[in-house]
Amino acid sequence: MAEITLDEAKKEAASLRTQLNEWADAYYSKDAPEVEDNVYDQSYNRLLELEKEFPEIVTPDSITQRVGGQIDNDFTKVEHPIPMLSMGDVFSKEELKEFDQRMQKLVGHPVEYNVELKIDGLSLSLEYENGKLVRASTRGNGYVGEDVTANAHYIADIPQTLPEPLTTEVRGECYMGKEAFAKLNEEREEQGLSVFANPRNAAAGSLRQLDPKVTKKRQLSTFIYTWVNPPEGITSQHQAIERMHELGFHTNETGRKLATLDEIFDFIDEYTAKRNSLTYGIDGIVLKIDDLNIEQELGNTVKVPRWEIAYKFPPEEQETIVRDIVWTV
Ligand SMILES: NC(=O)c1cc2c(=O)c3cc(F)ccc3oc2nc1N
Repeated sequence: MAEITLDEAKKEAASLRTQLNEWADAYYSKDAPEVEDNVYDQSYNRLLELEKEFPEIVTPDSITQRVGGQIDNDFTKVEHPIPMLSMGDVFSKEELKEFDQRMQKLVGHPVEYNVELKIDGLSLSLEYENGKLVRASTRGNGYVGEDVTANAHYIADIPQTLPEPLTTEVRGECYMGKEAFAKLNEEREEQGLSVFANPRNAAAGSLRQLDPKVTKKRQLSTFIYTWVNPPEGITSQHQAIERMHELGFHTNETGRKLATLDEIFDFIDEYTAKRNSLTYGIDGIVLKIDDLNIEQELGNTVKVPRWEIAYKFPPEEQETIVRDIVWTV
């Protein structure tokens, strides 16, 4: 940590706490997250760092002192022994090139990636015992999430039992399709209720419901993309997704194993063009080193896996318009 005085640490911690409380309140109480998970995580980890360096600045009401590190809400807490991390983001093909060069340097040879659409939803963990769904939980702060098992029983594409008696955990994105989102907001408007700003907030508000009957009325879906403890013989991300599909999980079939940046850039251009015609929201493309053994070797930083990166599309409306205006001028 760069040398700072106790006084500076106190000031920075106080402003971090205010900001984190506001973000957590928006996320937990209003289902209207104001920032991406990893922006929240960066501030949260910075506060942890300051409090570790200067224990005397810890206050009892600091968000780091709360169970699960977040605003306490009514859900049962679920520990994630394997943390549900967020992903590092890049915003240009140039940065993707740098990521690829970094990977090649780390691994010592060119690597193949599994390239996937980045679904704009919220992370969901599904745990099975002997092939039965025993727990579903949200990401929370990555280390402690919320138990939403009762609600997961009402998400149609989640297999309640597997064709094999597996004891396993998979993770994916819970999302609401664009059509279901439009219908829900229409109904809410007719009932004089507030409408959701976007499908992601609608999915969060529908999954993180204390009353499962509310979730039942909402059309939630999932795309499963991670096998936390894949069985022997599954050594590639692409293969893991195919096998999870065979087991009945809803996976996104657009994923492709690509070896060169040119192919990856073509994939990005293809789905930038197709984005509006998809029946669900995406906010980018995810590149993952396909070889799961290399993923294991590279591991994670405190916040994000080293072996994957999310390329984010520019925000749909304002960014494009601004860009056009600039170019027109
Ligand atoms: N939104 C997504 O469509 C999507 C998200 C993630 C993650 O958040 C994610 C987080 C991890 F720590 C590890 C792998 C991941 O893979 C992922 N893959 C995806 N396709």
